[in-house]
Amino acid sequence: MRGASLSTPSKPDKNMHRSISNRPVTGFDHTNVTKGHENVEFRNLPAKKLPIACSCTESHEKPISGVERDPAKVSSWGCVPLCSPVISMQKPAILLIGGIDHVQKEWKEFEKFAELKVGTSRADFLGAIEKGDYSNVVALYRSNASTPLTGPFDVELVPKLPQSLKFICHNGAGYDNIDVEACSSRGIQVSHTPVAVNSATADIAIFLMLGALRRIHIPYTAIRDFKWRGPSPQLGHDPQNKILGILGMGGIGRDVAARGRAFGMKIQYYNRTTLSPELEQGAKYVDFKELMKTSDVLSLNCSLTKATVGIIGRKEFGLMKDGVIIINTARGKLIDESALVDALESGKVFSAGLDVYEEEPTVHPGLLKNSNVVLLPHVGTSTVETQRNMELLVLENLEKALTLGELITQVPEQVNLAQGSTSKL
Ligand SMILES: NC(=O)c1ccc[n+]([C@@H]2O[C@H](COP(=O)([O-])OP(=O)(O)OC[C@H]3O[C@@H](n4cnc5c(N)ncnc54)[C@H](O)[C@@H]3O)[C@@H](O)[C@H]2O)c1
Repeated sequence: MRGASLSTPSKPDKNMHRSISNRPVTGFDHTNVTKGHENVEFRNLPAKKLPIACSCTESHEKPISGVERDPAKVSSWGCVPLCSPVISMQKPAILLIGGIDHVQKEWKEFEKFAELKVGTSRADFLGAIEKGDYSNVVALYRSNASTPLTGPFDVELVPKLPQSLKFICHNGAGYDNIDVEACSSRGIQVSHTPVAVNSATADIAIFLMLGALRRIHIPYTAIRDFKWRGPSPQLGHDPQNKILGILGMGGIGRDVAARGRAFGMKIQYYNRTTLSPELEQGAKYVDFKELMKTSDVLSLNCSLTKATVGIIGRKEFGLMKDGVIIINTARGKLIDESALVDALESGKVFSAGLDVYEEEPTVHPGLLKNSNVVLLPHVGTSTVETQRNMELLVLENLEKALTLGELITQVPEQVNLAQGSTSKL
């Protein structure tokens, strides 16, 4: 169903590239019997497009004998009669919160096997849940852009989500507005949209880096004010031979590294774990302190978690080289913004390039008035191609959730939980 292919999905699945309507859904013609269903008699069903979303967290490998499977009525599906009698007689629904801009046609295809519902503000949303309007919702499409509607999916909201809900398919690589721990304890699986965002966000990081190296804000705005280069134009710096330090060498971090290399930069990084030489591509792993002390340009590319909130504060600025350049395309809350403003004012930080802020859409006045800062209003993924790819990836996750009871790009915390491991990239 994908129009333009992504580079490397974290869990590649060739089937997901076919249209929903063209996809040969095989129903329950699998082979293994899953835990809890050992005593159930199974039989193979003819290949038909049938929803198999189920309210339990098992992956269902075989059909259940005797369960009515009329796709027109969809009066029962999967092992729902066994696992959740409450919702067994309802057609499953997908709830959309916020808009879909680029893949409306593909979204409409879901109508063939699920009811499509639309969510609204937090108060209305909670009211609708309480009234039972969403009692057949098994999967939900939300986005960073829809957070202002319902607010974050935090510890207050997650326990109130419909009991039937098993999948949250989130549009956004960052999912700090979803409490994954709360979702996991409710048995809700969460996906996000990594990979699809890499190139566009890395491009913006480089745009900001070049702008910050050149302190481009003054001439960039002066020419439109008919002031040519503006007052006292200052010389900038070349990227060549500078040390680019990357904090968080995930998908975007690695794409920033690749671009930095093309500018003749030396790449070093700090990450939760050391990467394989294949992923490092010659980048040097250093510890956090070393990264702070030796980078000429520091690019923030790590996810925002409890461990990374305020990871760059006064102490860290104190460790850095004089004249360091800070680039942040990850999340504003990684930096103590007032410490950054002070470091810029003192000259400790030569310049900064920012796409994200502590309290979006509010921008610290000290950043707004500082002409050594290049500011963008969180536009890292704002390209037609990337937005479309992100929306498609959410639909592909929904499709896999509804047809196989799994996600393609499940958030790493849950993948590790499932694998009984705590290691993370
Ligand atoms: N500006 C934008 O429009 C935009 C667009 C996409 C993503 N983002 C942000 O960029 C972030 C990175 O995206 P990604 O797709 O590369 O994610 P990713 O999951 O591929 O990479 C995140 C990296 O951060 C590392 N990390 C996490 N905690 C760490 C810690 N305590 N110390 C060191 N490293 C740590 C992880 O190990 C991982 O390698 C996202 O979380 C998102 O918030 C912003």
